[in-house]
Amino acid sequence: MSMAYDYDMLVVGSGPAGQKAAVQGAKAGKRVALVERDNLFGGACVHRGTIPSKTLRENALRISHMRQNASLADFKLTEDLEMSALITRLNDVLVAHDMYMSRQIDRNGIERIQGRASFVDNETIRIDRVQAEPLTVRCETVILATGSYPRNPPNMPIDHENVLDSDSILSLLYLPKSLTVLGGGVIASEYASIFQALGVQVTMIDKYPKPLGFLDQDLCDTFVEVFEGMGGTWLGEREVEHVSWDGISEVTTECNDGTIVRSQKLLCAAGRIANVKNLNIENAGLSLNDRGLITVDEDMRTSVPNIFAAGDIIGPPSLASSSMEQGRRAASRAMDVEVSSMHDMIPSGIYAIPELSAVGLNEDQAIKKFGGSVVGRANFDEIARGQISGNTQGMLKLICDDKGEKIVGTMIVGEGATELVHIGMMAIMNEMKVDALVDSIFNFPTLAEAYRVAALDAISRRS
Ligand SMILES: Cc1cc2nc3c(=O)[nH]c(=O)nc-3n(C[C@H](O)[C@H](O)[C@H](O)COP(=O)(O)OP(=O)(O)OC[C@H]3O[C@@H](n4cnc5c(N)ncnc54)[C@H](O)[C@@H]3O)c2cc1C
Ligand SMILES: NC(=O)c1ccc[n+]([C@@H]2O[C@H](COP(=O)([O-])OP(=O)(O)OC[C@H]3O[C@@H](n4cnc5c(N)ncnc54)[C@H](O)[C@@H]3O)[C@@H](O)[C@H]2O)c1
Repeated sequence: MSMAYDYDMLVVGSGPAGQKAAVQGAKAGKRVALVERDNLFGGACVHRGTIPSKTLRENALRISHMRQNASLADFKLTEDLEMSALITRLNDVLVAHDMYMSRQIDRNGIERIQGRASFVDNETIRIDRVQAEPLTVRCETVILATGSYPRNPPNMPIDHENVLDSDSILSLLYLPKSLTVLGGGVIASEYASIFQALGVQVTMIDKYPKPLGFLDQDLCDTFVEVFEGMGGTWLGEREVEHVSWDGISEVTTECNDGTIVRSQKLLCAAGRIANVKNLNIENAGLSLNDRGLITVDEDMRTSVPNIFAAGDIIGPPSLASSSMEQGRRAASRAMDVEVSSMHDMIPSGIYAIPELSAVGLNEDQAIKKFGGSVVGRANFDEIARGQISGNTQGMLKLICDDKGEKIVGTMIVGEGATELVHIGMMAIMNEMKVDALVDSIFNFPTLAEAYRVAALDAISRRS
């Protein structure tokens, strides 16, 4: 490191992207500092997003299983259930995660600085600290990993008490009786189905005809079927125009077609935008693109050569999984460490009830690419493990090329989907033939057996 710099690399943000970037930089023998404004490490992923929502989901699933098996035990959910009772294990999960991350940061000799970073110029960062003087440091490379925050449409009176966003929804004190969910994306579908499974009367509203429209149509249809089967309401092709809180007990949502929905609470899940608040990116010569994101090249380098960016700040796929890899890659490229090009095979895992997961091409994309496609299906109710566990609403679709030989996609809905998908992912990455799934012996009874059943179905459909 040149004496002109305090650090070889300064990473801003300790979410999945920043954390992996800092560790990778330190592993390359560089002097690295990690700046985080919050007092705990982990970012939105740990404190407001992935981990809290999945902890709530786990309890919602247990409660819905208990309801389904009510004949075995006298089960009734307590009236006015406190939200904290539904995420009891969350604190243990967060503390364990923070400890694991802090140890990793310390073990690798990374300096932790608590404070809010902002650019003075492209190499100089000011860090405003709580109960300490501001710090100004010079660094050769900067990795921006400041994540995203909820996009709140202008007509949305978010007060974090009655009209909430995805950062505040888990701060609800009590489980509401009814909830309107604006949006049909991933966050909306996860929370809508989780709250519905907990017995809340949920109405989802989106301008698109179906939720999760980027997924295979059969998966979207199964999601809606199960959601409505639990008592939820899906209102597609409607734009929310006006939302108001009556000051007493009710939120009124008015749509462009005249539909009016009344509920106790509303969750706005209308997308997320890059978090560059107070970063003064213009001082470094950076600006946001027309989608409100930081643009990077395939090395994760921004338009300013010594500044890299990774994670939600650069936009889709905006996943914890891809953010970690982008962070690692950004640090490697910045330090001239050899790294292979990023794999385009990124699975989507949606932790709704039911779970959905997909990797590779869906049926429409396969038809576009090969001029046709052979699809093999297995319904979980045909699989012994599905029947035993009562997990009968699931389905696995194996998408093959036009000859029905090569596996090009795997689409799954049903419990276990986010784990099962990796078998399909490995098959696609290794260019496996469909027949190899039939020739393999799977544990019995397992849901993974659905792969063999779907493969047999695909083979029977070859022309
Ligand atoms: C409700 C919800 C559920 C999700 N579920 C999943 C899921 O199941 N699976 C999945 O893969 N992804 C999921 N995601 C997405 C995932 O959480 C994000 O993609 C991931 O957290 C992005 O990581 P990041 O490192 O870019 O940013 P973040 O995790 O947002 O971390 C950014 C950090 O930067 C800090 N920071 C910001 N500005 C400054 C500054 N000026 N100075 C210092 N520090 C600063 C912030 O305090 C924060 O700690 C979910 C997101 C949400 C909202
Ligand atoms: N399991 C996971 O991987 C996971 C979980 C949660 C979040 N995430 C990430 O978080 C990001 C943000 O998720 P999100 O669901 O907030 O965003 P999104 O962009 O996926 O969905 C927002 C939805 O809101 C709708 N909408 C916006 N304004 C509207 C209006 N006025 N009326 C009607 N509909 C309106 C849009 O049509 C869109 O469908 C995603 O990119 C996702 O990758 C991932």
